[in-house]
Amino acid sequence: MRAAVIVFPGSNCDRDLAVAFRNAGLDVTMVWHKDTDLPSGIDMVGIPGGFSFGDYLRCGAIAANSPICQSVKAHADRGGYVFGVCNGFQVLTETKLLPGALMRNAGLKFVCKNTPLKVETTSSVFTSAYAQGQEIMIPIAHHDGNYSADADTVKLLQDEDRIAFTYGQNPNGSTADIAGILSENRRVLGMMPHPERAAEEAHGGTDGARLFAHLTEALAGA
Ligand SMILES: NC(=O)CC[C@H](N)C(=O)O
Repeated sequence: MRAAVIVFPGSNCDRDLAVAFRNAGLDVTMVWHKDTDLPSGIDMVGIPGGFSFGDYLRCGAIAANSPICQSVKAHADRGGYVFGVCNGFQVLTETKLLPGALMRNAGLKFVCKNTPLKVETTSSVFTSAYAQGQEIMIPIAHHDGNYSADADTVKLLQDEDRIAFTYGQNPNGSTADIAGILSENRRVLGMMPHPERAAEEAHGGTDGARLFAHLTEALAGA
């Protein structure tokens, strides 16, 4: 199984995401944002956290217009898997691969801490290794993590079981405590918390590891 991790100027979690993918058995290629094509045979695209283009304009807005994002969209349109973490989630909303927007945190401050999450659905390759309703601890680190969407969109996400994770203690004002959502075909996941930063004992927690643990098996069966 092959993964590409996209690197933008200002990405700072690209190596962490690559390590988490590699530890899960994926063969990872780093791809610079100016490339126009993904390497052939890619099953999973990872869009990492960080401060792409210095968060100018809106977080993720400039990255979403990078040449590689056309190929990422084509990959998703073909039914390929995409995983966006934090700034990656912001890029996914800016490319419209996921609905809604990530606005400034309600408290107007950067929030960096371990935070409890609830697994809302196990029906995706990313969440199938968790138990329904399981509480996990995953770090957050963002100033624009306030997930916002209109009432119809939130109802659609709820009705289609597309809310992947919610916050136990909402740290940023997100609508309906939403921390991560899935695309309609359940193959694109965007989430503000960083599971790749809670994937090894040395990280101080391993609750994020399960998100990666079964990817190879799941992708093989996909
Ligand atoms: N850790 C991150 O990816 C941060 C994303 C973005 N720069 C923000 O602060 O909201």
